[in-house]
Amino acid sequence: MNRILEQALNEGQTVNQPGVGVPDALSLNQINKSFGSFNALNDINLNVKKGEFVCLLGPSGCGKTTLLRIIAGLESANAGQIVMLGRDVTLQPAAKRDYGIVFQSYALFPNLTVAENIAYGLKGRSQDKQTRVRDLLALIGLSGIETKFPGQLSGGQQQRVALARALATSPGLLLLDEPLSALDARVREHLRREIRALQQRLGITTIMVTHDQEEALTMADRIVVMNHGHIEQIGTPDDIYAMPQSRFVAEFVGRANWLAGEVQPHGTVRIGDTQLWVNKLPPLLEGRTVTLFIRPEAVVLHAHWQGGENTMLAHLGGVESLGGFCRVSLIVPAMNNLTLIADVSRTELATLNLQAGQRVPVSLPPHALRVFTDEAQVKA
Ligand SMILES: Nc1ncnc2c1ncn2[C@@H]1O[C@H](COP(=O)(O)OP(=O)(O)OP(=O)(O)O)[C@@H](O)[C@H]1O
Repeated sequence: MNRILEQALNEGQTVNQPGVGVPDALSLNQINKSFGSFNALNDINLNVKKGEFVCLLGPSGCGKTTLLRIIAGLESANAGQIVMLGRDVTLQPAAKRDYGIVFQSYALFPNLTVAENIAYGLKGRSQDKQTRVRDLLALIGLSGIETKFPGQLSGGQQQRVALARALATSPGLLLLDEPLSALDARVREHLRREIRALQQRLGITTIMVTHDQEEALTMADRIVVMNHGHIEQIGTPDDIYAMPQSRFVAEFVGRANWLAGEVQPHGTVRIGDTQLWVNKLPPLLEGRTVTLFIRPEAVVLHAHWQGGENTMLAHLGGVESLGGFCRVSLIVPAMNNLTLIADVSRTELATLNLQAGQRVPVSLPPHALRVFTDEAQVKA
């Protein structure tokens, strides 16, 4: 077994499972940050368990990098407290905080070899450093490149070396600031899996900034969705995708159909001439205008009319091929001619044998419809 993995296991680090019964790896309490009169971060509260992989996800300018830099001590907060493994580090300089960091641009020293880059922050005997560098290179699958210079490596290799350098001192926390965004799509996908597997094997608590929802959904144990300097929602990838708590989250993560309608006395929502049944519709909404939300893959297309709950006829508008699946647009006359999008597999599409303009029975299953009023999702 690789020495670094062995060490992680011997130190009792949690492998594969975020820690239970140990102090949080990181607690952020009421963090606020402004630049002049601009509030970049408002009342940020977050607890990260030991061994967890947390992604800070949000659009450009939402404050995720500022938050990461505050955790790292590269930026100071105007108010709030930062606790790492039970130790208050709010006033500690960066060097006194126990973390390794990888930035978007490789940030390796171009005039130093790979070995010198990785060993940069290491102290001790030169032989021990050499052993450590060899172990780290084995860990990232790049054995034997000690004497190369960064300029001789591909972008993906440089990022792996940057990762090895960040892990060299066995820090308690790994901070990743958009580490994959400068790489091309295939390398990015490959490295996503590699970083996640490595993080799980070492059990190292990791916080990664990204604006890429797919990256967050595939890598994180939990996602923190940020918008305009505040946290919109914290949850597992499944929670964030299936149960977005605000319209912002629902729109930022994944695609959705939004259908405006009016709540009827008997607990349905009317859109045009259609009454839709919705699970968990609170009675106090009666008579109000709401917006229904349904993911494109939850829309069901039928080969033949069978009737049933929330089923109506639509006209096929168009079919867009998106590689592994197809996005179908459907115009629904009984819902004021609104356009629905449905994602279906190629096999399903072939079975349905759809032609342009054809009439297609469509169902919106009640359990897949969520109700929003203005901004927030309605909870029953
Ligand atoms: N040093 C600074 N001085 C003034 N404003 C700043 C400074 N650093 C960041 N900001 C502002 O704070 C806001 C948040 O910036 P931040 O870099 O944290 O966003 P982000 O979510 O990481 O976006 P991106 O993905 O584009 O980097 C932005 O509006 C930015 O212009």
